[in-house]
Amino acid sequence: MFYDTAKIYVKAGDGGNGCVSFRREKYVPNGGPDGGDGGRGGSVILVGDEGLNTLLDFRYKRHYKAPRGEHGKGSNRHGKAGENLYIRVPVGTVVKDEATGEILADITEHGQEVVVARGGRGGRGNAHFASPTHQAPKFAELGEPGEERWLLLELKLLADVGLVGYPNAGKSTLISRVSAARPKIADYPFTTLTPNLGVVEVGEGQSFVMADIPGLIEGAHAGVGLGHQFLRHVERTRVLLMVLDMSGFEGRDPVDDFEVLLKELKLYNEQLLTKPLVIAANKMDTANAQENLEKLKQHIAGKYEIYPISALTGEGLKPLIYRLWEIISTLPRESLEVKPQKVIKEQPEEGFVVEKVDGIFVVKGKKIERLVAMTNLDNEEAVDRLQRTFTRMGLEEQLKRAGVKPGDLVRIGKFEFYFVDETEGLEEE
Ligand SMILES: Nc1nc2c(ncn2[C@@H]2O[C@H](COP(=O)(O)OP(=O)(O)OP(=O)(O)O)[C@@H](O)[C@H]2O)c(=O)[nH]1
Ligand SMILES: [Mg+2]
Repeated sequence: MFYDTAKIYVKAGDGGNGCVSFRREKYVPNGGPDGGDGGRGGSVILVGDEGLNTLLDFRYKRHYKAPRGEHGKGSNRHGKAGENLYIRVPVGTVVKDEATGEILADITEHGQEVVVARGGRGGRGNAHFASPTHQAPKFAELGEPGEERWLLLELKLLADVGLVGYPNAGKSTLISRVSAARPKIADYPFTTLTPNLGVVEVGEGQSFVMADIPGLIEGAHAGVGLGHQFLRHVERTRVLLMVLDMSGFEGRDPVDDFEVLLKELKLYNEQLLTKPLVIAANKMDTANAQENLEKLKQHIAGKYEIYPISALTGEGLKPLIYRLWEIISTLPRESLEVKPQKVIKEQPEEGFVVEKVDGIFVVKGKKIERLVAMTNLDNEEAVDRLQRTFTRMGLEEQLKRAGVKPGDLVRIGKFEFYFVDETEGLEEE
């Protein structure tokens, strides 16, 4: 299994504020309230995309913010909603809340959508708060703040066959020949910087996954040329296919290459050598290839299977692929299992809890916190209404049960107040 990870910050748009406004008409002195509602903020949504296979893009862009909703306006005009922000992630991405480590979602399908930060609700305009006894409310709700969080994205990629070889040996050319993968191919070393996966069709619905891994060089086990990261990928594959360049260009010698690669694998993790290893003698279309192949065969002396191929012309690829498939089919399958899907957990809306933290009574609950966040605390009428809603929700009783005394500090979201016991006050009079 391959792991690719990224940490990103997502922030949904805040809801627009509700508007305080009164109708103005000629000859009508006191028009009724007509403040419109604010629009909902945009949400941040992850979308599975099978066309992607790394999380590399997230190394460069880490902050994702959806736009806020527009504020409400007079004449009952509502603010426009903020647009949702869609972020495409590879299929196979596990999404965790960075703060809690909790799995929020497992994206297993193309087109699957997961809301990772919900846009804030728009605040209601003052038109909503008119009643027979209160005909001219001079307050409106604020927009609810959009959710925000840090996410940990983890991509698990499964590969049956891992290609190991020197840079420029023709690994990417090979995978592009036998699968639909289209990695960059070029006549210079270190063309490939992240693994590419390709599905190799063997026949009748049978296939296996091949991983093109960046080239390894001497010292890779100690981290030379990003070696560690690449070898970590090799650890997760079930079969190794060593690609050797038989052309002998630039003074390369396939026998030396073979020895160095074997040594690097061994120095990094001896266990790697317990995996089945097959050799692809590549570039057999070049002038000195045949001669080099003979030398290599003598050196290997039957210890490993050698398949002469040309990734460029396609020569010899069929028997190699068939043989790899044969080996894979004999290996146990459990290493290919993906853990079961988990679904995003919704916090309960209703209800709240009271916790005593450092002498302060902290009230926690989605609904009650939202209520406070959407109240304009500078507005007396709005605060009055908030207090009535608290009473309806049974906040006072619950605070008392938690042991609150008059004068104690109570906190709900960003709102703090000193507790006053109204009923007791009355008795004393
Ligand atoms: N003549 C010949 N050239 C080949 C063959 N296979 C690959 N090449 C060439 O070798 C060069 C390197 O090929 P790549 O596939 O990019 O090599 P790579 O192993 O992926 O290289 P890195 O990504 O740098 O590790 C390119 O110019 C290819 O066209 C082959 O079978 N014959
Ligand atoms: Mg390459």
